[in-house]
Amino acid sequence: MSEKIRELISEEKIDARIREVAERISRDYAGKKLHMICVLKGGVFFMCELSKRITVPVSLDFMSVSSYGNEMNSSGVVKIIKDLDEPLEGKDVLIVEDIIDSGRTLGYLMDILEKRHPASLKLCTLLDKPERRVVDIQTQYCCFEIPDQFVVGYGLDYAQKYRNLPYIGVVDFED
Ligand SMILES: O=P(O)(O)OC[C@H]1O[C@H](OP(=O)(O)OP(=O)(O)O)[C@H](O)[C@@H]1O
Ligand SMILES: Nc1nc2[nH]cnc2c(=O)[nH]1
Repeated sequence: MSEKIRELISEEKIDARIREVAERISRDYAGKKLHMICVLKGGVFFMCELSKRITVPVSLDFMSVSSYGNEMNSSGVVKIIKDLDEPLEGKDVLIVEDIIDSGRTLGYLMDILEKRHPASLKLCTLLDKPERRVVDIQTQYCCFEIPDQFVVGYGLDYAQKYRNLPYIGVVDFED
């Protein structure tokens, strides 16, 4: 089976929307420092673009958790591949994700990060697929809601391919 990628959200639209969300975050955190946590690998493109446009002082940390492997459905088993380097106690923390689908990954992550006593813990996602939700997740900042389709690009992969596409595309499978 081979696959074709059909554009869903253009590079220009993503760029414009990230600027808007970064302005909102900068206003909301005015006078504070923001500790941004990128969920690898998918969140890394979004984290770079978003953080460059935030005007309050920012520190960055990275975490890798995996529930998908090379599959297109969440296994429900979330594994920590790489933990954070820094403690979260007393910090205003913003988790940066590429996509919320079932919500299992974020549900697990929010639970363990809350226990590290941040001053605040919020979530920013590039994409949200609300139709797929199994675990209830409160998202404070979302760039785009999308329908229930498997997407790639801007950090998102299919079997580790397509992460470097500058736009978001839907995968169409062909025989
Ligand atoms: O809401 P969920 O159904 O849990 O799905 C969302 C998660 O799936 C993807 O991660 P993946 O495990 O594919 O890792 P990757 O970012 O390294 O590709 C994505 O980056 C989210 O972390
Ligand atoms: N690449 C990719 N990873 C996901 N993880 C959860 N949903 C998706 C999706 O639509 N695409």
